[in-house]
Amino acid sequence: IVGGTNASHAEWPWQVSLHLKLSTQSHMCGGSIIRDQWILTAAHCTEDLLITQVWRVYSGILKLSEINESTPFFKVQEIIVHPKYLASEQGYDIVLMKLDRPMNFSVLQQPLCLPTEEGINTKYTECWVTGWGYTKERGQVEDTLQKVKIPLISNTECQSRYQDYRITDKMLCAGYAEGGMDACKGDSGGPLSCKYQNKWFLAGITSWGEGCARPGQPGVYTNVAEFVEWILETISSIDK
Ligand SMILES: COC(=O)Nc1ccc2c(c1)CCCCCCC[C@H](NC(=O)/C=C/c1cc(Cl)ccc1-n1cnnn1)c1nc-2c(Cl)[nH]1
Repeated sequence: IVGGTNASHAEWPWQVSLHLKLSTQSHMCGGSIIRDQWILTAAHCTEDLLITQVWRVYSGILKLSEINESTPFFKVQEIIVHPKYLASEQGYDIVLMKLDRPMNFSVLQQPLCLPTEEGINTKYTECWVTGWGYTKERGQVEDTLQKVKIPLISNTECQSRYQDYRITDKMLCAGYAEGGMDACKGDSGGPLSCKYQNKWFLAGITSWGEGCARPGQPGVYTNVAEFVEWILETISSIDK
């Protein structure tokens, strides 16, 4: 996260850190708790790494340094990539991960709401992006979870900033014209959380952008509202 500040404990209890455990282990991507056994993240995070055994999901964490060999984590039982996903810039950058056991919710770990209705994106007045990603383009992961408030922008405005890409209605953009605040490397897969009527909704999944926090280069997020039907159908078909 560029231009953000330290989050505090239990401020973003749906944020998880996805670690890859091969010979060594490290933070790979963010993710969001949406049910007691389901995490939503970006498809580009699991690309080429669809073997469930290498993933470790850490919830209820504020600092990555809290994680050591004795820190509890969830294993992944299933990884379901959206069938139309090809690459982040082409959209459908969404993956469902089923945990090997249900999570006990607490103040430190609990789900946020999926968007409810058509066009809810236009009703959000307060959106935040969070993650342990770089705080500048050539940086490194942050130990303490970072947060930054970023306004949504229209897809028309976003398309005008990305003439070499097709910004579809399944994408959501957020950023400041003057730049300075944005997601960055290591934040992808994490939530763009928006508050509406005092409840938090998962409006977006951090996906891609041209550089980090550059003027006129907003962040591009998976528009979760466009995937709620797929999410619910997938969960119910696997959990039946
Ligand atoms: C110590 O551990 C680490 O350093 N871990 C560790 C640390 C970092 C990374 C990994 C591991 C690799 C994850 C591979 C899959 C993921 C590959 C793509 C991913 N992208 C992003 O997270 C955000 C993109 C992004 C999103 C928005 Cl909305 C706006 C601008 C963006 N950026 C544009 N340019 N940079 N950011 C990424 N993530 C990393 C890189 Cl390197 N790139």
